[in-house]
Amino acid sequence: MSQRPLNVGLIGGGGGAFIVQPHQRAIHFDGTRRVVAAALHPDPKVALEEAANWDYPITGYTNYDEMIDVESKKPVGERVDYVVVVTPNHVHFDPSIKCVRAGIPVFCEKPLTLNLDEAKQLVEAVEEAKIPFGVAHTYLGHWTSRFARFIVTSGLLGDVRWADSRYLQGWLAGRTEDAGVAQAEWRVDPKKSGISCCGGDIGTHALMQLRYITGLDVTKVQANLVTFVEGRLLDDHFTTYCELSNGGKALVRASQIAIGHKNDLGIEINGTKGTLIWDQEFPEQVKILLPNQPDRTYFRGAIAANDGFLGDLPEELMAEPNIPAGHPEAFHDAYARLHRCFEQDVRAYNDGKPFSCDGSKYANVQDGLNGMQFIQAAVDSSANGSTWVEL
Ligand SMILES: NC(=O)C1=CN([C@@H]2O[C@H](COP(=O)(O)OP(=O)(O)OC[C@H]3O[C@@H](n4cnc5c(N)ncnc54)[C@H](OP(=O)(O)O)[C@@H]3O)[C@@H](O)[C@H]2O)C=CC1
Ligand SMILES: O=C1CO[C@H](CO)[C@@H](O)[C@@H]1O
Repeated sequence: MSQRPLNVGLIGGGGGAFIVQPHQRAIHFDGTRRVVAAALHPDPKVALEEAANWDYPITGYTNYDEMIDVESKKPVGERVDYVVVVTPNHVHFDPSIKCVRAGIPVFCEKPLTLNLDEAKQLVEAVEEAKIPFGVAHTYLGHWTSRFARFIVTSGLLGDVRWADSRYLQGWLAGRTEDAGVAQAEWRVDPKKSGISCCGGDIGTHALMQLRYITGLDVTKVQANLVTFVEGRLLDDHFTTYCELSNGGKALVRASQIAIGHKNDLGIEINGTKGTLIWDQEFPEQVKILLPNQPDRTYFRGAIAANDGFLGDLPEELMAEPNIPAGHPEAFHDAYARLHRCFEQDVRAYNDGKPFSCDGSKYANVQDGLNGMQFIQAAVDSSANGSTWVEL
């Protein structure tokens, strides 16, 4: 028998906001989730107006406190089953911890919080409430990220010696923040963005991609953060040299002044037996380079087990792609996969059953904390002449 669709609430997203749109499309992707309520804007009047003019009917709230208060008093089935936090970084912690304490699961944008202290408090609250909490590291949702993780963590490349994980953009190469671009204005403001602009905004994705695909942690960093554009208070170029938990080494780097680069998130991993290459802008492919063999390019949907490199493939992984190879999956599919997996945990939570929320399908609150520890360590290292700093 089909189940009722889950009810989702939005926090943030009015007035031409960016990432709310991919989220709300991904929420509706499978028909098993729908947006029903929202606190869309810091101005209560605008919040209600925006909700009234939303593309489909939703209940508007003047602010997220009201939404959490009213929704948490409703019975399961009528209340929001989870909320998505799509506000700037300084408005992640407060609504998230209030939802968690009110028993409402949260899917929060990255970086987890404005600072490390908030992140620690949030982890404690989530552990105490025993509630699903996801962090929107979008790119883990690509099927090819899962496939790459299987390849590396099952040892097909041998031991990881070196990884180069990058996220390069060019959109902050000039003073975009003076051109009326709201998304740039808050990202360069330490009160709204945190202690790092480039590192927090996109370096955290490069870190998460590295940790997810290799299953390894960064244990210490030497960092060099640069502000190229005059007048900025935060970095727009972010480079870290890292030690990994298996003794391997890595570069985790990001730039927002790399003119011409759009969303150039990618990773190369060199193991003792071979190399893996994954690029977000070509998200249907994984390249494998082996010694004395032709280079292999694997395409999602056209992958066969036991081909001379791959052995048996996990059933769960192979069952996942649902459109044939060559009909490309991309950004929205990745977001939808994260929401689909989060939905399973929320349904289990609603039914009082165990849920995993273990970081294997989407980033969880501990991953969010790890991102904040990484940023803090990188900022400290850079401020101290690029000395080693442990996470
Ligand atoms: N995972 C990913 O791929 C991506 C993640 N992000 C993350 O998503 C978050 C949002 O980024 P983005 O969409 O670019 O930002 P935007 O500035 O486009 O949108 C943020 C929205 O939140 C609103 N807002 C601010 N404070 C409140 C409040 N108290 N209550 C309700 N709404 C509020 C803003 O209103 P106002 O403008 O009036 O302040 C704005 O409408 C960031 O944390 C960012 O890092 C962003 C892009 C991609
Ligand atoms: O993935 C992303 C794409 O770019 C945005 C703007 O820099 C980031 O905030 C976001 O996390």
